[in-house]
Amino acid sequence: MFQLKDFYSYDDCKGTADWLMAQTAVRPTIGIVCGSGLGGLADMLKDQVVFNYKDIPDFPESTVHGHAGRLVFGTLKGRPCVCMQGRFHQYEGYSIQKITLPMRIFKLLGVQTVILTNAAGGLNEDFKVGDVMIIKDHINMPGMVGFNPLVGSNDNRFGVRFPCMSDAYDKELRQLAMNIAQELGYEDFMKEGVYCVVGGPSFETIAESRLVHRLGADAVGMSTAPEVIVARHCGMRVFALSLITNQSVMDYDSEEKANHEEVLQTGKHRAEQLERLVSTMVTRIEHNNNYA
Ligand SMILES: O=P(O)(O)O[C@H]1O[C@H](CO)[C@@H](O)[C@H]1O
Ligand SMILES: Nc1nc2[nH]cnc2c(=O)[nH]1
Repeated sequence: MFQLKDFYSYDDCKGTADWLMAQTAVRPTIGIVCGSGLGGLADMLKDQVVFNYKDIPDFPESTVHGHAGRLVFGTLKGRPCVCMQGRFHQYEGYSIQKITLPMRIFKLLGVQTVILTNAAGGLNEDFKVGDVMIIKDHINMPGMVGFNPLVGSNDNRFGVRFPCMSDAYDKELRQLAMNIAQELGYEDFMKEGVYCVVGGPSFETIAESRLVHRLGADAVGMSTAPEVIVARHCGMRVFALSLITNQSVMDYDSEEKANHEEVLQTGKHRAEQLERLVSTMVTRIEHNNNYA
């Protein structure tokens, strides 16, 4: 199942992007990544052209329940988009370069803004299951010990050797999301905070949850940060949000046990609101044309 090739050159990425562009007339400027159980976002696209990951050159396959494994091109309220209905994680056995490959393909397709969603455990005591956290920053635990997707030779056609990450999560897009959430009456469950990525696939021990909380994280998951790093490296704007699907266990008396079924279930409950939030954002990005 695991592919041997772990590094993808500019020409490899271009080959895949050209292959896709030869089969669809859609030229997306917005790319969307759907987290666990949040693939319904892709169903909102009109005039779809769909590729199964297994048919796309160099693409890994989705192996996680709740990640359909389809790349969907289409329009969202008239705006050309491409949507990953399912993402890749390192714990699936793929290299960090492989799980982030789609970001470079997005770039070569013409994407300017990436919107990522994920499911995450809530660490902040003020967060409830079903809250939506706009990500303002991340802690990349694997990255801090060398598992950064940009490790390896740098191709300047993608970006600089040492990209800045203090502005990774676009301020204007975060404000736009907050404004839209207010208009839609979502204030009660909209939050903002710091996302911490860990390797997984085991959920956190109590001590680990306490640790990452003390380090400054409000939510914890197993994705997103590597994709964000690669997207920012190649100059795309990034907006990301976490659906708090479960409360991280931080108390030795708690009877709660994190599990993937609960994660998917919470996704179902909030799906409609998340879809409305993201689709309205897509429309406003178009109206403002506020690209970097
Ligand atoms: O981050 P996404 O892909 O939403 O998935 C999250 O949910 C899964 C665990 O239930 C893990 O893969 C975690 O990262
Ligand atoms: N690491 C991690 N990932 C998640 N994804 C959804 N919930 C969680 C969680 O509690 N921990």
